[in-house]
Amino acid sequence: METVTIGSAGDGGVILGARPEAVRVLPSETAVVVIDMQNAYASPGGYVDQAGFDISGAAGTIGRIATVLETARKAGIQIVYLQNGWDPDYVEAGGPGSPNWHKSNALKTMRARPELAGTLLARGSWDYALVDALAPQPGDITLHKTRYSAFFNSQLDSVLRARGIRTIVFVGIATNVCVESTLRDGFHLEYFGVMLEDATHHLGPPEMQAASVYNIEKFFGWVSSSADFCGSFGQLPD
Ligand SMILES: C/C(=C/NC(N)=O)C(=O)O
Repeated sequence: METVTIGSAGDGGVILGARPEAVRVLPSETAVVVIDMQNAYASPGGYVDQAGFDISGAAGTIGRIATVLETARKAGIQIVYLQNGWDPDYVEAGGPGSPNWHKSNALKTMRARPELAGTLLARGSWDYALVDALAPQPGDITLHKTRYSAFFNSQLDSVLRARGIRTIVFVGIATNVCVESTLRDGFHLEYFGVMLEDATHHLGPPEMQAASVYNIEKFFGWVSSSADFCGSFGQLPD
């Protein structure tokens, strides 16, 4: 199978099985970006559950992400967590002049159910917090974001660029919203994006996961799995 060599990997680096081609990467030029593994998106009673989406697959996703992060830390790969949301007064969410105000299902749910006002995706709330099983460890970086793409109005690009990162390995929720939005923006910023498909979870019908996988494999990046990631990077000496 063809292999795409990324950044300074040359003949060295680690080969990660992926579609449509394997990729050869240097751990020092690779980051795992964890998208929005907050109670809002992955816990019963969180925002997307309250908004009526099926999150029954999220528990398995959390477990596979935990395994990926353990392998990444041992391999010396930088981990960057994103947390999605806004200040408790929702100024960062934008008012009626912002499409986000009209499209955000969190804001719509709170408008429809005023008893939830101030509870969904507000910094400092349980909903905004990362799930306990994926608590950041020393050396990990945690960043805030206010829109679907983690590159928009955030520090993500400068944090990655300053560390010489060329390849972003994506895990998190939701495949078809924030993961895909961020991977697409990363493509336009010259990052090589690899999504671990079984360490992500979609919102909406299963076809949404398939559509994102197709888009990424065909147009924007590469698709791999948690087993391939752990198999390749778990071989490195501690
Ligand atoms: C729908 C939605 C998705 N977020 C994400 N993390 O993919 C939202 O934030 O409202």
